[in-house]
Amino acid sequence: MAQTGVQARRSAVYLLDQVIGEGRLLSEVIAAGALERLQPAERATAQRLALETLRGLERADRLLQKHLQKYPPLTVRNALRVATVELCQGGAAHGIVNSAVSIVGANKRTATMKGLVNAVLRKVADAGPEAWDSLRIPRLPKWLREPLVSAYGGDVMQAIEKAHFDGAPLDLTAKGDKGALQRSLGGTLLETGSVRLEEAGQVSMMPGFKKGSWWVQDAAAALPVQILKPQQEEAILELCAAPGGKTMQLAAAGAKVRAVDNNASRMERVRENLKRTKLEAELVVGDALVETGSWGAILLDAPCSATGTIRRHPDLPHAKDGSEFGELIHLQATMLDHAIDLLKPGGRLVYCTCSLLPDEGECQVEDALTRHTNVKADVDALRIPGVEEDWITEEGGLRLRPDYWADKGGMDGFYIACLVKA
Ligand SMILES: C[S@@+](CC[C@H](N)C(=O)[O-])C[C@H]1O[C@@H](n2cnc3c(N)ncnc32)[C@H](O)[C@@H]1O
Repeated sequence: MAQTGVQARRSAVYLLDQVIGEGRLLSEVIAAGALERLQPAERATAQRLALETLRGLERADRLLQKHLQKYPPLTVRNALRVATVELCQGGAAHGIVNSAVSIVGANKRTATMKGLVNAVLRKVADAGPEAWDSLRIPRLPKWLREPLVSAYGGDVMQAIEKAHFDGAPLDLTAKGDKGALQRSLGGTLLETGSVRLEEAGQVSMMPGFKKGSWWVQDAAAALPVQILKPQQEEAILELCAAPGGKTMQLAAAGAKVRAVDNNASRMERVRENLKRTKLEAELVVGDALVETGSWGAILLDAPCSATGTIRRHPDLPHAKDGSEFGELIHLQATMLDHAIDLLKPGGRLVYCTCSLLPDEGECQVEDALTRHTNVKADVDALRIPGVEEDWITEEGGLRLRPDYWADKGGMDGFYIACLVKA
């Protein structure tokens, strides 16, 4: 048991080293096999510890800096951070401190710091748990915080950071009857149709998963397809489809979907998801920008900064620095232009991004409406159950933020607009 704790904690430290030191996303590090040698329970613990440490990193550093005269190497710092977060969440000091000492001691380059780690963590164990709640809610790094403060103001920024710190519940989309899904799993049936679970175990072990009766999808991410309103047998072009949450929604509504994504391994996940849920779609591994044809309905879920998903992916602000965003913004505009060109007269296009940055949402649509005078924003399409009127933006899109539904567990940040060709 004690050994299990050390292995999971060592892996959590490795994950943090990769995110903070190498700028890699947790999903990439895990997909590359970082946790392969662990048992399922250890794997889950390692991931949970890494996520919780990333959420509470600023608080952990504030507590630790009182006891450190200079910064130790990153691995030692990360071992201290993981242990500090665990201690402040009420973990038993003995096992946590011993694990951190053992992790640092096992590496030749850091073994001399065992004594320091032990001494610092004993002090954190004494005073840290009481001080934890009085520390401020961790802030986003400056490169991301500044544009968001100018978009939403300081108070909203703090509410968003609170939502990031609180993490996210598990939202499910039902393949069929959502009321029946809520009755079988418990939780809450949200007004927008998702089933929300506060406490969930291993997803693949939950009733109905293997049968394909539902899939995991944040409540905000489920709205673009509802706004597109797919019809039975309707031909729909879905651009940027992987891993397939929206493909499944479209197919479950009876639409004939052509789902395009240029990432073959992510597209494999769409294939697996469709197989599990016994749904069908035409899958195309290819560039959205070379798609041709003339469509009455298109969904474009463009690649973006993913800054709307920080509640579930707290690694993002630590792994990224915003330097890739300019290129993404340019790609989004090119994709939006191409999707508009593929629309039939009278056709509708839903454009969305899981981003909090207006440059990837409001500004993209405002600029596209200026470039394409034959296209209008359809504001009425956004008015679906559960959507509040003041979420609708000036240019005619929908801005969703993590601080919305604060009393119900929040939602991902998203931007959605429905454009109709004259
Ligand atoms: C936001 S994700 C899509 C999420 C997906 N719609 C869902 O609901 O599960 C963006 C996707 O765009 C894909 N992508 C990026 N550039 C592309 C391109 N030029 N052509 C097609 N797909 C692209 C990425 O591989 C990624 O899977």
